[in-house]
Amino acid sequence: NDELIKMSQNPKDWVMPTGDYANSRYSKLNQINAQNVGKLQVAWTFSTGVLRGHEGGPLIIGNIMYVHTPFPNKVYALDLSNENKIVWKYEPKQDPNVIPVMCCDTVNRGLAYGDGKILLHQADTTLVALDAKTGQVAWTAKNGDPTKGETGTSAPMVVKDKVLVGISGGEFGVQAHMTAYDLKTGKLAWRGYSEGPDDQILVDDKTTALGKPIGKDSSLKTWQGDQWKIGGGATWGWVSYDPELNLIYYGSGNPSTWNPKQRPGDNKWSMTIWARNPDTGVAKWVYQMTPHDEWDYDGVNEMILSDQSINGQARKLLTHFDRNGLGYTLDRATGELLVAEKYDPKVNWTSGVDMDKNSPTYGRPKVLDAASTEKGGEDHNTKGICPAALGTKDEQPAAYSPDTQLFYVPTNHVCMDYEPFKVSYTAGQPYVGATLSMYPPQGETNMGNFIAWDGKTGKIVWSNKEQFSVWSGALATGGGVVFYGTLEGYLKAVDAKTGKELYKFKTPSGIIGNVTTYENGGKQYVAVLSGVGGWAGIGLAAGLTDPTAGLGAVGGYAALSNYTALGGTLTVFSLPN
Ligand SMILES: O=C(O)c1cc(C(=O)O)c2c(n1)C(=O)C(=O)c1cc(C(=O)O)[nH]c1-2
Repeated sequence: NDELIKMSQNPKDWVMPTGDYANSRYSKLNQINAQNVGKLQVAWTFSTGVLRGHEGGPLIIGNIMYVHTPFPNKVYALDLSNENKIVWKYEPKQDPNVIPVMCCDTVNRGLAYGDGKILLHQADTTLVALDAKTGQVAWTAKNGDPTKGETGTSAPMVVKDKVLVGISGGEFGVQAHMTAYDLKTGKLAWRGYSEGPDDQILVDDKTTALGKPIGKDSSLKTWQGDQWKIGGGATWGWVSYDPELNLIYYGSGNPSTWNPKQRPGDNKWSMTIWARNPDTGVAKWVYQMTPHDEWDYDGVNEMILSDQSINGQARKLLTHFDRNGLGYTLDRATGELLVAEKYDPKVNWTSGVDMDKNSPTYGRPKVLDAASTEKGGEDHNTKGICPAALGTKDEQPAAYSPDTQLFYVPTNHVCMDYEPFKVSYTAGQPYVGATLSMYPPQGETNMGNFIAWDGKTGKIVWSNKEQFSVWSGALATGGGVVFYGTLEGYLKAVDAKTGKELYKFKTPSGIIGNVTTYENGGKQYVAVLSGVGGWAGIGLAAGLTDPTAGLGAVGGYAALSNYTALGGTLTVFSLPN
């Protein structure tokens, strides 16, 4: 979308949840820098009026800021040039029965802008286009069916004349898909499923995996019978786009159920990086990171596009920090695998990926027997697996700075016990099939790290310990500062080169939102939503206390209640006058 390419080059605005099409979450703004960030002050705040987990962040277009909330998915347009007054407000009417079919809190990861419209993906999967000036509904489209466990949490992405939107429901046995709607009318343009026959997953004889054609029925061959129809592979993460290559990139999530014994095979194309043509949906290449998942390592985390040199050769790269604990760097034009390394040294389910191009298992991770959750007998509890199901990183997006050529990654430092059990499928009922408990790695107390990563070599450059997982999206800036939030509620600024902490401020609630920056009236601002929740904060958000509830997160993050409580607030920072 030419309008969006142009708008995203203006650092005063923040026009898409990911900052730009490359998902870099980098801003050129440098008024706030490593020398003066310590003087940051709260400029203004805004209460969203909603409790539970606030993910994503506001859009800023000119003088208007658009703020979204978790269910019931309110949208506010605030006038930054007039005391942040509410210009319009939108609140959809949604059946609250959608709440129990949302796996990991009632979160929403943000709005999209395109063609004078604000796009909202509601919890009940309705995609709504609102007139950006008035908040009037321009069109709506129904993306899924909550009575089957299909829900909406992901942010839409506008690419060319289409709106792309994924779907959640991996814990309910949905057949998930990425769907494109016409931006002008809301009419369905294409739908590419994560698993199923070739005409449903939108592949052709030119689609490759690791440089080789995937061939006919590549997905069907890896499922028993028609299990693919309830195979999951949800698409609730982020989408990126390379306008030159005309490809969109996103990941698919876990195969359903979590009990691996019940679904023999590689379960393609769950846990896969997809590169699709945005006009037709047809896949150019795929790469499955975790074949036959045994741990719920959804592959949906953001794909960050960067241009860097490797061995003196300029390359178009895609970098992805997977739940499975491996940081991948691929050639984004071809899908060639360049780097796959652990971004937490504690990762112990695999000894690494087979990088030998001539090997029959090229590109596959080697699974260590002690971490396999299906090797033991019926109801065997596999203990001490790192990372836990919520991964070395979950949905919280990393940032990339072209100045330092480093990635700044919010991570989880958590291990688990995983006990699969037999489960039968009933539409709209949980189809999980495993009991989990979570805890920090043995001998350690910190459940998170905030790290800087070199994607060319696959190495950690620096690492800061955090008491809890860092469940907030990072922001890198031209001022040499990197921002992120913590589950206790701190907004932190660190030096991009060294990781040294330069500033922290405790906001009203735990932060699972993504940090944003913009300029208005000649002044740079930093904005973040607080409001604890998400999977890590589900105990607080949903009032759960049984340690195994919330798929094991309630026990793992029980100590959070000593630090923070619920409440959605936007906090905006700036330097003093
Ligand atoms: O498979 C799915 O459909 C699905 C959906 C979601 C979601 O939509 O929030 C999450 C997950 N899985 C998941 O595995 C997960 O770790 C997770 C964390 C969060 C969150 O917002 O904190 N959502 C989700």
